[in-house]
Amino acid sequence: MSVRVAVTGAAGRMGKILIEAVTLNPSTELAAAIERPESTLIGVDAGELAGVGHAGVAVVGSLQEVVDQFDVLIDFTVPQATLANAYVCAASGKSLVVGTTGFTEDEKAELLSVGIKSGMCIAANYSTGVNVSLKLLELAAKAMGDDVDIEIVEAHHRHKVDSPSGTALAMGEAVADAIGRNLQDVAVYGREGIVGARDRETIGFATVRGGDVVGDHTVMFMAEGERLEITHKASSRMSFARGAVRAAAWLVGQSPEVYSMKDVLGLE
Ligand SMILES: NC(=O)C1=CN([C@@H]2O[C@H](COP(=O)(O)OP(=O)(O)OC[C@H]3O[C@@H](n4cnc5c(N)ncnc54)[C@H](OP(=O)(O)O)[C@@H]3O)[C@@H](O)[C@H]2O)C=CC1
Ligand SMILES: O=C(O)C1=N[C@H](C(=O)O)C[C@H](O)C1
Repeated sequence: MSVRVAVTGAAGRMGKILIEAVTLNPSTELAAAIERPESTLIGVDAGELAGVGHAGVAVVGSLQEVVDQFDVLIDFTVPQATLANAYVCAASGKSLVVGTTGFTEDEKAELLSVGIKSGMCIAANYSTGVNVSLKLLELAAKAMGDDVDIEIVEAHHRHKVDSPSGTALAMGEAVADAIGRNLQDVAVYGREGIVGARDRETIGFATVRGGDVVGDHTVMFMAEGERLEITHKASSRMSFARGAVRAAAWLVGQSPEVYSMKDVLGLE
């Protein structure tokens, strides 16, 4: 039996490609597509909106309206919308795949405490490559951590609103955890002026925004005489969407816990 998936932010960059990915995955079917209530797209066929042909699912303006029609919600929107949708899923026992980034620490804590009664998967990046790279980063950090300066550089399209990217922060956390540092204490978000020589303990972040870059991330481990760089480049949003749909299908039947994409891929 196929897993019934709902997609919020249906008209967004990720929303449209998520609709396509749900229709392409043999284990899932598109059950609902949600946009803001005031959207001019309410009533439009979600498959036609996504450019994949008629799906027989009209875009609606409220998640509550379709709550009986799906098993798992995939949400790639903005933090406030994701939180509101998480409460609806918690109240109705639905599973949730969260792709949204840019949560404050308080919002993150709230998301983890909504009392979801079904599984919830949270990941800043659903591509297989990034999740494999998180494991590689742990290995590199453990082997090189105290002897290297660690810097993270990310580039994204000009429309991205949060910085640094959720993936860059997840990479920073993977590296910091592996070498016993607390990212909040050691992160340096950009440098300007006479900032002094670098402190080895710090983990630096640099952000590039422009054009249509889908998502590039490089973590540099820089020592005297050598430099290791671990880079991931996404060339299509389908890499994220395919992973999120895989997570949605995987969540059904799991116990009501919070999972990551590493759990879905068996990398934990
Ligand atoms: N985890 C991962 O693998 C990935 C995560 N992302 C993250 O996904 C999120 C979305 O990215 P992207 O698709 O590029 O962004 P878009 O701006 O293209 O899409 C966001 C969608 O959310 C809707 N939305 C915004 N605000 C609200 C609100 N208050 N209530 C309801 N709906 C709202 C938008 O509607 P409207 O246009 O009407 O505002 C739009 O449909 C970002 O946080 C991004 O970082 C992106 C790619 C991969
Ligand atoms: O906004 C995006 O586009 C992306 N956001 C995610 C992030 O913040 O890490 C994932 C991906 O890099 C694309």
